[in-house]
Amino acid sequence: MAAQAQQTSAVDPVQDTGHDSVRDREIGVEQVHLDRVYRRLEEKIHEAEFLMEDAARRGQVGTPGALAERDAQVFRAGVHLNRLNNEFEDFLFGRIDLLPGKDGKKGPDGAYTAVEPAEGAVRPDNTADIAETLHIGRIGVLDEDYSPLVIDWRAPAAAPFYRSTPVDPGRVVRRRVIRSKGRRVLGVEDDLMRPELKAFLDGHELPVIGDGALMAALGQARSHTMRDIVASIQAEQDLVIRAPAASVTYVEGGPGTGKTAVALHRAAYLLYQDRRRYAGGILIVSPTPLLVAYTEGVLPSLGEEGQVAIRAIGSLVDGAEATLYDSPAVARAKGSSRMLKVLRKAARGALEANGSPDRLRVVAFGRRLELEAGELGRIRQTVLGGTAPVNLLRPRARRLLLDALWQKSGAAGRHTDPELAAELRSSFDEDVAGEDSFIAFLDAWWPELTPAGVLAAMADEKRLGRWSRRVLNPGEVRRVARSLKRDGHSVHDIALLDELNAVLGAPARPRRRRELDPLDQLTGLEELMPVREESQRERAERLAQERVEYAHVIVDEAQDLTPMQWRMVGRRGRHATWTVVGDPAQSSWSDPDEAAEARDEALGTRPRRRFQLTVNYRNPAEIADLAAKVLALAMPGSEAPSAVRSTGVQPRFTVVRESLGETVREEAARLLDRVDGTIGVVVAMNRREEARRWLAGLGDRVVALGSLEAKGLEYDATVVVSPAEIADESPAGLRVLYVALTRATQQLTVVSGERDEPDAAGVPDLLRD
Ligand SMILES: Nc1ncnc2c1ncn2[C@@H]1O[C@H](COP(=O)(O)OP(=O)(O)OP(=O)(O)O)[C@@H](O)[C@H]1O
Repeated sequence: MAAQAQQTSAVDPVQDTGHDSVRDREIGVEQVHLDRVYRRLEEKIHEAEFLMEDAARRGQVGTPGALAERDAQVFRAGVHLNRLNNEFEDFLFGRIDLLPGKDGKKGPDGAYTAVEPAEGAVRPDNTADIAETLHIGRIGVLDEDYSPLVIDWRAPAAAPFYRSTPVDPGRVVRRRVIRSKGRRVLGVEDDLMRPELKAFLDGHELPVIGDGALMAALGQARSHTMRDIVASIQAEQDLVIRAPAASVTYVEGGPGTGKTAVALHRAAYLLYQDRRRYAGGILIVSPTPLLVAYTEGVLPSLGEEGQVAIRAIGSLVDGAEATLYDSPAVARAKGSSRMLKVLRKAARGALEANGSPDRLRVVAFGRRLELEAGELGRIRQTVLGGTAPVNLLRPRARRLLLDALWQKSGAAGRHTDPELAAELRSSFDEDVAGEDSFIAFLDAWWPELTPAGVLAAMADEKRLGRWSRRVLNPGEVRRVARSLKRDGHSVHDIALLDELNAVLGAPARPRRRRELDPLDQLTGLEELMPVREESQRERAERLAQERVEYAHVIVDEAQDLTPMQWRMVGRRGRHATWTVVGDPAQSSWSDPDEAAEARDEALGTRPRRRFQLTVNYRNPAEIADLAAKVLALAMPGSEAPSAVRSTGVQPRFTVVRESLGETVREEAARLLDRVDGTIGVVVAMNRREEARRWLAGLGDRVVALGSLEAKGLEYDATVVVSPAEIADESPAGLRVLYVALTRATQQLTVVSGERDEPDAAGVPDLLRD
């Protein structure tokens, strides 16, 4: 740490008269430190390169293990520099200035929470000396004497950077967020944790720059991808990110409280904590492909790629992809756990769906043997007697058929000697089972069923009616059957396919061999994997495919999982620890109680640690206040999170002028002039196509979205089209409207449609007090 303190004083941080020159000087101070970090990294690389060349010159010097270690060192240094140069625009982003700790020690204290300052650290006249300065970055870098030049944000020593607050500052006096691009420091923003204190660093008063980093981060324009929040994680979020992974971490919080951001940072944190356990074994389940695309870049920006599988709930089953939407009524039937009974019947019934042969004829030992329909029926019933997966019962069916034929053959009593009898039986089995007619019969009578095949068989209304007797009503049967006739799958079909996969039992697949990699045999080298020939994305996909179960499962927007989806996700984390984040007030599922039951079954009896996030970082107060009116209707009595900032811009209300399309287009165009980033136009699901046409030609800053697609996303400005239409779409409509109204970071326009009842100011009935 001494090295760092010296470095900091290389530029004299004396207060200057002009505000900008103090800022420039402080930027200079951080620049000196960043230069030093880069110099250190380059040194490491040269050192490693030299070692490698040296090793090559001298041939087989040292043990193969030592050589491999050396190569790995070169590799590691290369990865760091490569990341620093190419990926991390703001690699070094934080700094804390600390009072001496209680035990009088310097250096990182390893505490998760800020420890208290030593007695006497604050003098009676409220002055104090800074004892040490720590820099925080996306990865850790050590100096030649092993003192940290940069501490990895996930290390315990970095926790006070996030945990310290003016209410509970611990040793932290000043928290600084450093903004840099490549090797250049561009700016600094300070938060004072002990504003009442006059603190000195190397004899000079500690300067304070800016009005805080959080506000600066929140005010930035949004793009089509999410940014990490590593420089401004707040204390209540940090508690979740670093929660021990022993059981189920259960997080609730309203819109914009950072649930998705926290979930992603937690994945990076868990990997850092225990890479061996979690590498490749973390699954993040996201509600839509749009949200996957939106969030995909966050983990690479935190230095993690290829280690975590982020998948939409409609892409969890290999070889199937959800491309269709179901109407709310169909979704309700398909998502309900009632479907379990239907699928179990369907899986058995499908054996006969395409017509089943009613007679088996073979020739054995020179005799014609035959089994009639009645006998076959009895054998089928016996085989299906248990609950075993249907495909796995095929060998048993084959065996019972052979038994019945053997009885008919009359050969059973031919030998009294058990050895000879067994020999005869086995030659009988061989003869019969190898006969073409027997093989063809078995394939037709006990076909190997696929989940997609069974689902397709359910598209027949009559058949589905039989399989769902007393479970689905006739209207549901008709609608579900019709929906299954379409080409492709809906998001709800994917969970049915997964369930069928379990009910049918997958025929054993040969395991794919993983190529042997010498680096795998070294310890602690997993983090080197990303730069090998296999691209990071390919690796993630391969891991996801090879893996059926994960070590940790993170469920985002958990309130939306249907009971059948919980079963599907549950199967992927039977032995996992979990992080579940959600907001019941945003649930688009019609029966939250049924879903909660399925969730509890998936999570089992594991203990839960509950967390609540309470601050809305997305919406300004003007928008949050409006959304709270819908929350009061959707979930009376529940509390909205408090907005952290306000813009002074009230939501705008308009009614249709020429036509709905024209009006929406004009409003979107108006917002294009008012915000720098993206604009989301949210419509009822059945208007999606139409809305895309309305907005054609406005450019790629404007996006049209169905209400359900807006989940989890955010835009600088949004146009919410016809609140009443969105609310009437489904039994969960009001909660979906609440989602739609909480997507904007700056401005919101509401356009009333035919179903709304706007007052003189254009405010529709649903949004009035
Ligand atoms: N500590 C923070 N510093 C900076 N930005 C933050 C912080 N926490 C959250 N944000 C930002 O607030 C916005 C909302 O975060 P996020 O999408 O994770 O919220 P959410 O709780 O998942 O919302 P929703 O339930 O509406 O989907 C994002 O832009 C995120 O980057």
